[in-house]
Amino acid sequence: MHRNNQGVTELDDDGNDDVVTVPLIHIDTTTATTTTTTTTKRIIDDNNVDIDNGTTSSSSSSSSSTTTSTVITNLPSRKTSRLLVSALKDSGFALIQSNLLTSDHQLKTLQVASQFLAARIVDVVSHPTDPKVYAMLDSVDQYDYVDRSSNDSNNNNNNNIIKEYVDVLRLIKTDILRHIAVGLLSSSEDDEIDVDFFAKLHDEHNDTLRLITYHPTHSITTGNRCKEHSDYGTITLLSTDGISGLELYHNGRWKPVPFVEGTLVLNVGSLLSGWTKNILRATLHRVAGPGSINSGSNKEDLFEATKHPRTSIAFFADPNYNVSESLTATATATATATATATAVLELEQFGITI
Ligand SMILES: O=C(O)CCC(=O)C(=O)O
Ligand SMILES: [Fe+2]
Repeated sequence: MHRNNQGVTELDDDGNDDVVTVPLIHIDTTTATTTTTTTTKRIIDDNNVDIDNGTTSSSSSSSSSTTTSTVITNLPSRKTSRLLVSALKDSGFALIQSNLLTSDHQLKTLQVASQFLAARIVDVVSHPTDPKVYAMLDSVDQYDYVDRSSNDSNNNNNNNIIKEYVDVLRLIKTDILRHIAVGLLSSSEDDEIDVDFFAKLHDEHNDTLRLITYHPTHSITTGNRCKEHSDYGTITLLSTDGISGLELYHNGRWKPVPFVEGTLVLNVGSLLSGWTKNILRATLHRVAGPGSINSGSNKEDLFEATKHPRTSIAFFADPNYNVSESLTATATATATATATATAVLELEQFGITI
C-alpha cells in the first residue's frame, strides 16, 4: 500500500515559515455508562378495569424499559483545547488521536465500508464526475444494513462494527465540541464558560456517515479524485486508509494532509465557521490525483495512489434540528427568546459578538 506518511506539519518547499498547522492532538475521554429503568404501572380499579385505557384486565400489570447512555465525565484540558482551536483557526484541520478509537477498530470499519460498497449492501451512488462511489448513511444506529435473519454471523458482525464506530465517533465529536468551547474562550475566566455549549446543540446526533471508495484509474492524467469543496455541517471526522491524495488549501496553496495511522482527520464545516464569525475556518480540501493543478503533493505518490482503490469514511456532524443554519441572522432579525437566539447571544461568552 502506498501511503502519505509525511510527518505532522509540512514546511513550504522554499522552507519559509508558512507552515500548515495540522497538529496531532491526543484527546483522552473518560466516560461512564448509566442505565435507567423506567417502570410503568397500570392502575387497575376494583372491577379489574385499566383506568388508563378502559380495558378489562385480569390482574394488575407493569412494564419496564431500559435505556443506556454513555456520558463524558472529565473536563477538557485547557492546553489541549487551545492547541485544537489554534489549529482550527489556522488551517481548519487537526489530526485527532482518541483513546476511544483503536487503530484496529478504525481499520476494520474501513474494510467493512469497502465491502458494503463493493457488495452494494448499502445504496451506492456513482459520482457524476469524480472517479468515486459512495453511500450516505444516516440514522445508522436505527437501521441494519444487512439481513439479520440470514444468520450470517460475518454480516451481523460487520453491521455491528459500523454501529460501534458511529457510537464512538459521537462521543469523540462531543468531546471535540467541548474542547472547542474551552479553547475559544479568550479570557482566563474559565469558570464562566459553558463547556457543553456546542455539544448541547448536537445532542440529537444528526450525523451522516459517507462511505467512499475511489476506484483505481492507473493514469498519470487523473485529476481530482474528489473535487475541491468545504464541508457543510459543523465538524467532519474522517478516516482514510492512508492512500495519498487528501489536500487542504492554505495560504493560496494546496498542501497534503498528513496521514497518521489510528487518527481521525478533523475539519471545520461552514456552519461552525459561520457561527464563529469565520474565526474557525471551513477550509477547502480535495483528493488530488497526479494531474491535479497546483498540487503540493509528490506527483509520483499521487500516480502510485491511482493504482489502488482508496477508501475513506466521512462522519459529518450537523446540529439539532431546532438550531438555525444562520444563527446570527435569526438572532438579530427576531431577537426572540428561541433556543437559537439564546444560543447566539451566548456566543458572546467566547468573545464572539454579533
Ligand atoms: O475521501 C476523502 O479523503 C475526503 C472526502 C471528503 O472530503 C468528503 O467526503 O467531504
Ligand atoms: Fe470534505
